[in-house]
Amino acid sequence: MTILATEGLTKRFPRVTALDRLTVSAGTGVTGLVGANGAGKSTLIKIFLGLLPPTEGTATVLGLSPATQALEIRRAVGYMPEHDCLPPDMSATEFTVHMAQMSGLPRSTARERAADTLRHVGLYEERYRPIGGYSTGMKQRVKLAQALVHDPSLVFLDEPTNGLDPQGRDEMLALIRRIGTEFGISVVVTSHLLGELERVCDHVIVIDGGRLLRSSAIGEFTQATQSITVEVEEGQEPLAERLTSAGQRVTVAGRLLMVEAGSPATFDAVRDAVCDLDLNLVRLEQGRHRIEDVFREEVSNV
Ligand SMILES: Nc1ncnc2c1ncn2[C@@H]1O[C@H](COP(=O)(O)OP(=O)(O)OP(=O)(O)O)[C@@H](O)[C@H]1O
Repeated sequence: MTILATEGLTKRFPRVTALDRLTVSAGTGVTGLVGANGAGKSTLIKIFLGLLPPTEGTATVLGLSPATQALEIRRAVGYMPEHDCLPPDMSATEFTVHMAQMSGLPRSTARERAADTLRHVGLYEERYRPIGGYSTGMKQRVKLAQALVHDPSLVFLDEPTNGLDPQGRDEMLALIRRIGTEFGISVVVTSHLLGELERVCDHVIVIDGGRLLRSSAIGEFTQATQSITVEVEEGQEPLAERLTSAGQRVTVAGRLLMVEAGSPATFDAVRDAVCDLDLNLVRLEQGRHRIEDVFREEVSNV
């Protein structure tokens, strides 16, 4: 099922073309929207939400047109904006209840939904305190809760890991994955940090300068390469020599050896050589492309 689609979508501001003839689509699940700062990610989300009109082209969300059905879209879609937009004097509970009522829920339902949603995003007793005293991580959770409180079919999360420390980032990414799987809500999540999306997305769309660089399932980004990565505590050079003389093609990269994997027998050859030389094997695995590598290659080809 197609969740969102664009056709020749262009957005020109007076000084810059933020989106340039973008044609792309995404289905259910978690979709990563990746690009450097200024690539056009927030502009694209705002067009999907009906907050900005496109200059040319069309966009649809859940089969609805932002130009004519913005109200229906807001009922079915949640939005976590990038920048801080929270009232410092209100508590998380008051704010989330208010947002639930704004989306049309009666007060008693809004209170129940707000309590459940705040618990899901990991805010407990602190939800009664004013937001002004919250950490960045807690504020990000409140922003996420208000995007989910009306039980949307799709949420747009704009840079949800911004400003978080590594632990906060991991927790937010785990939460995003749960939204996509346990809650069954489709997610579009933006990030300029390519590596982090690898862990949570089913599909990745890469844009650069408002243009589409690539759109594919995560497996295609991280598909197995034809090489085996071997890490040994020490003895890389003798191991490389042994493997080369046994007919393997080997490259040494610091502590790692990259061995071209012609057949499954390559694994046996590495195991035998490590045993013969009595080395400590730390890692032996099929190499995988990382999103960063694919992105770097494609940007340099533009
Ligand atoms: N309202 C606006 N008026 C003028 N230019 C704008 C406006 N909004 C965005 N832009 C410009 O459009 C380009 C794309 O911005 P956008 O915010 O969509 O990028 P982004 O990928 O979300 O990056 P970031 O994460 O830094 O926000 C940038 O050059 C930005 O300066």
